[in-house]
Amino acid sequence: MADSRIKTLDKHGQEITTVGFDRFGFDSEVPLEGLRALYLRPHYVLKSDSQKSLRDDAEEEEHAKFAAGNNALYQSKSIYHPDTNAISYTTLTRFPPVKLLAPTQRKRILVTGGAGFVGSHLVDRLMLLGHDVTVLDNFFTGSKTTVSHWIGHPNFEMVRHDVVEPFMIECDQIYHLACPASPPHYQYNAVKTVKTSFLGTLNMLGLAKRTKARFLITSTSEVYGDPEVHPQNEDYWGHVNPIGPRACYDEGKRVAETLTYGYMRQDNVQVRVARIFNTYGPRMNPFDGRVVSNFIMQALRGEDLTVYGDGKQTRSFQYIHDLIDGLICLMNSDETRPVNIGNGDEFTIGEFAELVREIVEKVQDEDGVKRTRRSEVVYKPIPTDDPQKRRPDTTRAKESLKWQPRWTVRMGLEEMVRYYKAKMAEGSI
Ligand SMILES: O=C(O)[C@H]1O[C@H](OP(=O)(O)OP(=O)(O)OC[C@H]2O[C@@H](n3ccc(=O)[nH]c3=O)[C@H](O)[C@@H]2O)[C@H](O)[C@@H](O)[C@@H]1O
Repeated sequence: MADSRIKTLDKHGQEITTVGFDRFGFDSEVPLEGLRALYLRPHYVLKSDSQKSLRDDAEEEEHAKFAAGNNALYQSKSIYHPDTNAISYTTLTRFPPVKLLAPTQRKRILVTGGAGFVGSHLVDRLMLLGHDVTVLDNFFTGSKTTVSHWIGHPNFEMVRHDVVEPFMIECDQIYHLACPASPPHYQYNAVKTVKTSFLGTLNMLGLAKRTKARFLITSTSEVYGDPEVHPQNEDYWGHVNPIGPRACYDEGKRVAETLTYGYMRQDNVQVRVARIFNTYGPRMNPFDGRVVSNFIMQALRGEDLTVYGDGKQTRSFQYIHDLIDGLICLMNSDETRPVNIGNGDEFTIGEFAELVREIVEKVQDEDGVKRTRRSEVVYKPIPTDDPQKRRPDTTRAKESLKWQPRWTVRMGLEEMVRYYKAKMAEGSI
């Protein structure tokens, strides 16, 4: 069951109770509570003293009570044993309810990178909507645990596969997300990142051509480089250093876009191109080095918040559910031009550090957590070619998709802080 204390308001003060919407003949609406239950579920921790005194059958009884919790939409039966720092899993007894779609409405959907941060949220949504979902992932930066709650479900399949090798499957839609996305990760093996962007996209476009599946690629705001136009609209060609440390990712995504439009013009592949701006939310790897995960983890641990450079560079942060709404909408729309998907609320990184600290402290106060010390903001060297400003112009998404972000940064951050806190309590961070 999701945490009933959480009430999510949009920027007009209206409560958000659902995500998604019925648009372009594709209904993507699901209740927020059911979705949230997949990532903010209560974690069952056996206390060390109760662990000693419980016999096996008593332990089972405790699990049964837990699993039958009031209004439980979904319960995993993972038990954390603090004494031995071990976690035991048993077979899931009940999957979250998914929509029953008529065969004509039900799509076979391939999600590459489906075990990653964005991919797993897309998979949750598509599964709840009743589609057949196949996840392709090499688990380089993704993790099986992000979608493990669907393993065994008849509508779900997970394949360990690297998109740089060809892959054959029959499908109706392909969401091509596979690629490391955090700067430390994509720079860790720059050649592999370029290969993933180029060969991976080539292979998936080849698959789309053969199956006549519609193909959506998640490109990035990084195609605009360190922009000279602000905010960035889709007609801006960008300002990218082709030989810098970020080039493997931004040039990789640029050539992936080139390939995508090549297949559209030459082979009539139906393509969609999303340029995603900085996105955050639950399941973002806490150690992936991006600013939101770094600041939240630092504040939760009472460590200092590391601002790179003078902190005057800007970013605009979008919550994961808004992104997923935008991706699904784009896939099912007729828009073939690139579309920026992002939130226009822009912050300097310095301001953002203060905001994250404030929100972490608010959640800690609500939960009665005593802080040992207050995190300070400290300054570190700025990475090479770090873009100085970034904000999406989302006019095209508004006009063409009727899509606009709904989540405020405050609401999104609160939820993400609760997620990390739960993972820390569980012992998995
Ligand atoms: O989302 C996007 O549009 C693209 O850009 C981001 O790259 P970046 O904006 O550099 O993301 P972060 O690594 O989160 O950094 C944001 C800013 O915070 C700064 N930062 C980062 C980490 C930190 O601990 N402290 C800090 O000040 C960085 O120097 C940078 O100026 C993402 O990493 C890419 O996946 C994505 O494609």
